[in-house]
Amino acid sequence: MTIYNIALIGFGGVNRALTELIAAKNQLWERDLGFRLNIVAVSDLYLGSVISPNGLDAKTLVDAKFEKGGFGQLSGGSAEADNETIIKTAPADIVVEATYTNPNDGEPAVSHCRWALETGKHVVTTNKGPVAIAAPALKAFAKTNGVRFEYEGAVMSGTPIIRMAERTLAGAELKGFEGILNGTSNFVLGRMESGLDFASAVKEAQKLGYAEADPTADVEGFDVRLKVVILANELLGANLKPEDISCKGVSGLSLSDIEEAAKANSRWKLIGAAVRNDDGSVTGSVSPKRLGLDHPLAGVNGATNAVSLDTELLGAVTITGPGAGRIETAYALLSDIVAIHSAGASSTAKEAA
Ligand SMILES: NC(=O)C1=CN([C@@H]2O[C@H](COP(=O)(O)OP(=O)(O)OC[C@H]3O[C@@H](n4cnc5c(N)ncnc54)[C@H](OP(=O)(O)O)[C@@H]3O)[C@@H](O)[C@H]2O)C=CC1
Ligand SMILES: N[C@@H](CCO)C(=O)O
Repeated sequence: MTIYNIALIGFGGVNRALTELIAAKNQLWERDLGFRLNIVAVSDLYLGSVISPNGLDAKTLVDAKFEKGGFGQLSGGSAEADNETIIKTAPADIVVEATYTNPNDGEPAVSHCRWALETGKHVVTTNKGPVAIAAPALKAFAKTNGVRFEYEGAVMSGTPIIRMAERTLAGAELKGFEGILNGTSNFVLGRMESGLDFASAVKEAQKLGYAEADPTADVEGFDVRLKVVILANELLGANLKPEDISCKGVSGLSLSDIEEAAKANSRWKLIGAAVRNDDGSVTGSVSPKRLGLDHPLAGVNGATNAVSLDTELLGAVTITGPGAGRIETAYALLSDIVAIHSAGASSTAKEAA
């Protein structure tokens, strides 16, 4: 049985949910997946940082009501989030990056990933910034250092769009895709259809753990833009940057726009799309679209996401599933660790007696 030592960078909704899963399911994973997870370090802007080479008790971490700088009271702890020291020196096999997504330059998460990969640690992340903005460089660091950079949760949370498209649909010849790629905006549009005002609907999405730290990224389309870049570069072999993608969000839609659409048997949806052009280039876009009720994406509700992949050999293949949520996204991290384990990239993990 393998034990993976992990370091958590950021201890908000997603990494707390992963910690909850570790507390509840380590034994099950040991039996069914062949490994268990041991948290040897945590760093968080609000709580501080801690290294514990023997491991921190997951249930205690979740249950304790730490105040600001609270990790400073723990053995091996500090009231400051010393990410660089934690990432470079903690005895971790895997660094789990779940700090906030910076849609502009991806920092500080790009540096977090780089420090981990350079020091021979695998990285799993749900953070869209480093993947959209620095994936080629980070993949190169991973290769040079014989470790892996995994990021299934960066698009569609725990729903396996990236691995599904890359592995199971290999050879189907993808030509483009269109989809609902932001749980918050889709949830907000649905709540507005029930008559709730925009600001209250955004607050609900924040409470449910769907929204970004700054929900402007959700409602202005910046989050979808990152996801279009990730899917286009990963699946269509493009080399797009966020600024290459035209981008409009849902913040301009009023309750009367929503009502008018309903009267015309249609619904507003925020659509992210990319298509390969005849000359081989790839064009991406993000904008609200009024879809007729018979459109395959019109019935996608709440924080659910869906992507329709346009393939040469199969026609349209649509993947639907959770697009946001704490536990759902923590599952994406687990699926990345399963991928690392399955690839046999476990040379740094300890074999338990
Ligand atoms: N929630 C979801 O449904 C999904 C989230 N994601 C992505 O996963 C990541 C985590 O999401 P989530 O947990 O919901 O976000 P949260 O905002 O709940 O958590 C992020 C945590 O990281 C901390 N943090 C921010 N900057 C730093 C830093 N420089 N060093 C250390 N800690 C830092 C924050 O502290 P503080 O609060 O003090 O700033 C917070 O505790 C984000 O990048 C998000 O975009 C991806 C898919 C789905
Ligand atoms: N804020 C994002 C999280 C998932 O990336 C959303 O609502 O879709």
